[in-house]
Amino acid sequence: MFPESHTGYSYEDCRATADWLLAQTAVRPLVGIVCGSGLGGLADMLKDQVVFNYRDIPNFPQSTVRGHAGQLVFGTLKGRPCVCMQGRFHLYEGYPIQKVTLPMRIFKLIGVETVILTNAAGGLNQDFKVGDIMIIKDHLNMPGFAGNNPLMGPNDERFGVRFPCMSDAYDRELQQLAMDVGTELGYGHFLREGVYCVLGGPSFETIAECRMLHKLGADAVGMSTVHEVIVARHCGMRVFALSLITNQAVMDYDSEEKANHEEVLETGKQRAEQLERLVSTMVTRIGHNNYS
Ligand SMILES: O=P(O)(O)O[C@@H]1C[C@H](O)[C@@H](CO)O1
Ligand SMILES: Nc1nc2[nH]cnc2c(=O)[nH]1
Repeated sequence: MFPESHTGYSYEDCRATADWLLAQTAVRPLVGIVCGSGLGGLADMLKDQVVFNYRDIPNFPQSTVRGHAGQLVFGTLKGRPCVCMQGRFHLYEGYPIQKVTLPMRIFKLIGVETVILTNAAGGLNQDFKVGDIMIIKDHLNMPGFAGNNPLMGPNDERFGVRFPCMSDAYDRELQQLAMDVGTELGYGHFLREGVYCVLGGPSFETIAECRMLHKLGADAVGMSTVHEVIVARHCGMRVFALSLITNQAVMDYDSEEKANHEEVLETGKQRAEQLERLVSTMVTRIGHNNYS
């Protein structure tokens, strides 16, 4: 079985965490950002910060992975109120999937309307290069195929419907906005779009697995994001996600390449500035409520 599966937090637990946060800060964020491995610098862009260590937030899990600081940062990004997870949770850390995705429900209950998720991923598409930024247009949920979906268990209609649609998971207007902003900033040569595949990790893929995932239609492979997207969509938030291609997935038995977390963090450092500018410019142009 999966760790403590079906022991999700109740609506009241989530409400209590959200109310605790709202009582400590006057910031009322409309945009929630999740920083991927090595991409925590996004949170440093926020002005007038109110910072919470995950260990101090009721019900919150702890970050255990290098490159995930473990702080929830409230503030403004070019005048727009935002909240940023500087560090996320992964299945391989041993957390049940409902705990991995808990912050999405907290986002919803504090008033977030749009979620921007980032991750580090291995490139399967042979046209991709290390340092490319891939706008996620769709996903393959491998743990979901095995029955590990964050919505397993009783459904609370106060969050969303029993059977949420996922064919529109990634907001098309926001994908277009990212393309437009990226092009304006001169990032066109490293901006891509594609399908992200999530696996449980923590081991990186074998050569045969990479070949299989590529044949199945995945352009990039990683260990996060999809679970958060499912929960965010279930409770009606608008979602945009991108992958930084931090390494090329090894597809060839003659290759000497070996995936490793150091390379992942290093590529994050090298692209941090552009990624931050892309996301912050997008945030200034996102409309709310009527999705203008
Ligand atoms: O949180 P993300 O998806 O960015 O982290 C990726 C997947 C693993 O946690 C780690 C592997 O280097 O990076
Ligand atoms: N599963 C997986 N996750 C990653 N995160 C960053 N690079 C990779 C990769 O190659 N595979």
